[in-house]
Amino acid sequence: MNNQNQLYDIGVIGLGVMGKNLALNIVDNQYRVAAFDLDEHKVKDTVRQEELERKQYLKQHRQPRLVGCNNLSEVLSSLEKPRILLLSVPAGGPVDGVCQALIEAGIERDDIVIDTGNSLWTDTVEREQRYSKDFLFFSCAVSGGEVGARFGPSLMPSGSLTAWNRIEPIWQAIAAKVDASTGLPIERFEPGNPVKEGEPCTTYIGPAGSGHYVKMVHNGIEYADMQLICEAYHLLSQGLGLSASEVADVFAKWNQGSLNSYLMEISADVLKQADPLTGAPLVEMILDKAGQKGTGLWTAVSSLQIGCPAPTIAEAVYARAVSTQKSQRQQLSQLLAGPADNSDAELDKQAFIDQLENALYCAKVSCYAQGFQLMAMQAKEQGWQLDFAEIAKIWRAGCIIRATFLQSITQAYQQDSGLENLLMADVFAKALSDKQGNWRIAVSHAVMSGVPAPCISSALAYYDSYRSEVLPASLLQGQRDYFGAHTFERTDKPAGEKYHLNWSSDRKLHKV
Ligand SMILES: NC(=O)C1=CN([C@@H]2O[C@H](COP(=O)(O)OP(=O)(O)OC[C@H]3O[C@@H](n4cnc5c(N)ncnc54)[C@H](OP(=O)(O)O)[C@@H]3O)[C@@H](O)[C@H]2O)C=CC1
Ligand SMILES: O=C(CO)[C@H](O)[C@H](O)COP(=O)(O)O
Repeated sequence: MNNQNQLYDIGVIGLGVMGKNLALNIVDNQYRVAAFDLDEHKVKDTVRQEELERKQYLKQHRQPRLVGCNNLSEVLSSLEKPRILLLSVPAGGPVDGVCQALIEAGIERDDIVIDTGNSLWTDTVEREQRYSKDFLFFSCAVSGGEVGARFGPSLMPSGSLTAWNRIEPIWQAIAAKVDASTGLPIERFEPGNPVKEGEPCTTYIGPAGSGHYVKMVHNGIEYADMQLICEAYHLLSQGLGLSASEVADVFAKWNQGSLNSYLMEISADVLKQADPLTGAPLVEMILDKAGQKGTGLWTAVSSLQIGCPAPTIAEAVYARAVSTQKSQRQQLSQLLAGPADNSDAELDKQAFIDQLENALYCAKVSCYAQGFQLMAMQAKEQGWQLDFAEIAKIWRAGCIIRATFLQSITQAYQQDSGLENLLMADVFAKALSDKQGNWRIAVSHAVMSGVPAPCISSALAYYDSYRSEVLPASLLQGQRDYFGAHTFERTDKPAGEKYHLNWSSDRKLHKV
């Protein structure tokens, strides 16, 4: 397939949902691609798509901008040296499989291999070491799904600065763009006519692994944000009796205000969709068992490992888990009682919809606060200098959690780069203080009507925990000292001084 006379700028390996679209995005930005996938149909499909778009949209451009390759040796011999290779294969074994195969195919030490999949960040750290004698292993987590990859994703690169300096112009060209004055995405979904103006949604994140960590937390927030919207849907449909289409209208209206986000927009669209087979709302025909590929789970595990609370993200992972237990839920729905009467005849529906809008906003701020705090704690542990204003900036467009209020997060970190918790930023402290009453009403309503709302309520518990100067951990420390002599500190003595009470004998206090 390759025309050996031409050398190409970048190799793309893995032409699935993301790889094919990243390749098409790269060629639209004047870089030439050598493409390969284990599945030759995907190679042919990508070549065909490039040809089709070139002929349809770029009438003056006659030369192919992309070549399909039959194997990795062909990819390597098609590329300008030192080479740049972008991997878009499933995380885990396939990444090492391709790296090993590239070594066997003759990759050279100053060639760069960029892993753009959702790899576990610790794997990325190990890979940079493992392949350091063979090539420059670099990572760049990508968010934006199919359309983002095609017309502008959010890109989170990390690793060798030498590699970054070489790929930066390509990354800036293919990334999503934001209008710097408004913080809003500049979007155009036209093959051959990429957005060139605006601020690119990519920034060098830090040393190896940090970009994948940041993307992992992005996905953790994504899980929580999605689940919050699902809980609002549940409260409005099951709790209030609104139809899917009526909930879609509520979401579309919310999307005009402070809840404006890509996830809110697509949720309204999903709820409006009729099932092509039955005509019923499609959402009522989709089986209520959620899938997951692991990044939300990794975020929750990381938060537990470093002791940084991210309960709303963890609850979102549990919510997907409980959704998969369909047969148990079916049995228990017949066995366990709920509230006697949840008909809500007395409820002022519009007032509740407004209260829920406030609750959703507050819960969303709480879950972003959890995600940013988690990144800050991990950065401290790893010695990474993460720039949170820049991270919020590159999430304003291109990625799945893009939302208007990321501009406020950007500004909060620009005003105070050392902000310990987003809840401390004036703009969010004031908004949450003003709206928390409605948040409580929404949670109470969920509890009293028996509609599960684990994320909306855990986000409130997070808010209440952080605004509590005193927590009952004093009793907990007493319990631990009682059964295990684990000692405790006192409120009236210097920090670090440990005490133990002889609970089982004379009950005398000892300084340990
Ligand atoms: N889909 C999304 O919205 C997003 C996905 N990601 C991440 O990006 C990565 C790619 O995802 P996605 O495009 O959805 O996945 P797909 O499964 O659609 O594509 C992966 C492609 O890689 C090919 N492949 C596997 N092993 C090799 C190999 N050794 N050599 C060459 N090609 C190979 C697969 O071929 P075959 O099918 O024949 O095995 C497949 O065509 C994943 O890590 C994913 O988590 C990141 C952000 C968003
Ligand atoms: O990274 C992504 C978006 O940012 C992918 O879409 C990812 O697959 C979503 O995770 P999951 O499949 O677990 O819902």
